[in-house]
Amino acid sequence: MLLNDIISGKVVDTVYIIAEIGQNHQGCVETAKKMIWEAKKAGCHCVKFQKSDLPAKFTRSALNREYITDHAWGKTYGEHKEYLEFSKDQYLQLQAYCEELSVDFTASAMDERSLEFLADLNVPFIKIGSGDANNFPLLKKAASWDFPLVISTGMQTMQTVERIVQTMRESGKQDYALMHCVSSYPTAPEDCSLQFISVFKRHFPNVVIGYSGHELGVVVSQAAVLLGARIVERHFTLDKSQKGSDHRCSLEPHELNALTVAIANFKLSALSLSPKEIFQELNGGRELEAALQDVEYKTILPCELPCRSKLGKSIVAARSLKKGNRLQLSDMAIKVSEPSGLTAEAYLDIVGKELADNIGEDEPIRGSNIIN
Ligand SMILES: CC(=O)N[C@H](C=O)[C@@H](O)[C@H](O)[C@H](O)COP(=O)(O)O
Ligand SMILES: C=C(OP(=O)(O)O)C(=O)O
Repeated sequence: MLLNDIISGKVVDTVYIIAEIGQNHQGCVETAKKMIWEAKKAGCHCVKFQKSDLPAKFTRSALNREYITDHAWGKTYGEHKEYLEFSKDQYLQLQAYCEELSVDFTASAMDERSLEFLADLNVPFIKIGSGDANNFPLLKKAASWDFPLVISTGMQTMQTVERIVQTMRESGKQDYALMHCVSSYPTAPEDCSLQFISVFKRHFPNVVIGYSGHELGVVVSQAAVLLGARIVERHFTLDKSQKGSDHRCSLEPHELNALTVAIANFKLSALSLSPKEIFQELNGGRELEAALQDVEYKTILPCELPCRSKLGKSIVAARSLKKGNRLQLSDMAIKVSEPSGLTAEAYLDIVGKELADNIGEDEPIRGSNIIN
């Protein structure tokens, strides 16, 4: 498979292109099939979905919260997500269809149960989305298996990205890639911070770097490739004006085709171009200038805060916990919580700490609940 050859460094002059169908299928398998066909026709190597086991990914209160937006498919966030989730039988149908068309088929694993689900389907690789890039128990479990991993890094600091790399190293995992990503929909050119691709390449010379983009149009993704991205993922839609949070920043078939053709025409090597050379190669413009501007230390950007507060993971109680208990790993789960609790990556840091309060099952564990 091309992705394996790219991740292993055997192929350096080709880009693996993922059409992120995500939840743009509107909950309809026939639409998903049409999208798969269009993505293949547009020149993509892979179509990707998003797999969640709702009670494993979200707390009850996160699922029960009202979801009031034109993009909602249900009254609560749980009903909305349920509407967009495919069953195992539907996944098998889509997988078989991809096999017929010779296009890779996979999904992001948005919780441990979904990771098991995808492993069972024997997908060619597993994507860990930005919402789980600081979910170290999930990353460790994913790294313990043979599937290649593609890990996004939106809503994370450089310190967290370093910890991801360290986790992979400690797990002996070599077949993985890191995706530069900014989790804002759509991402404004000045927030695209493309030079983090070069920063990642310098800091992690043994890791293949990709780009998961949420900006409008295709030129910024082309620049990402010239900077050295060898995996490109873009949301895909049949029609940007449809209902759903992601359609607007997705590419329609003609745009996706324009992107795959442009990338195929680049003469790529292991070497990347400088921002100045890329600006010239792609005929400049304000958008490129903004996307290619210098970057500093990677932090969580202000534009990512809405996504982080909606889909970032917190530490929650895996069962009902009593005041005075000392926290053990088995007391904790990592979920999207409403309200939020301590950030997922503090998971190991609070083992052994004493609880100042009783905490009900599925409720967030906050800093104030812990005696230091
Ligand atoms: C961080 C993350 O998971 N982001 C995903 C990938 O980019 C998105 O597709 C979200 O699932 C989507 O934007 C959620 O929209 P809503 O909340 O309307 O279902
Ligand atoms: C959230 C996802 O991707 P990203 O973080 O790359 O946008 C995903 O693939 O489900």
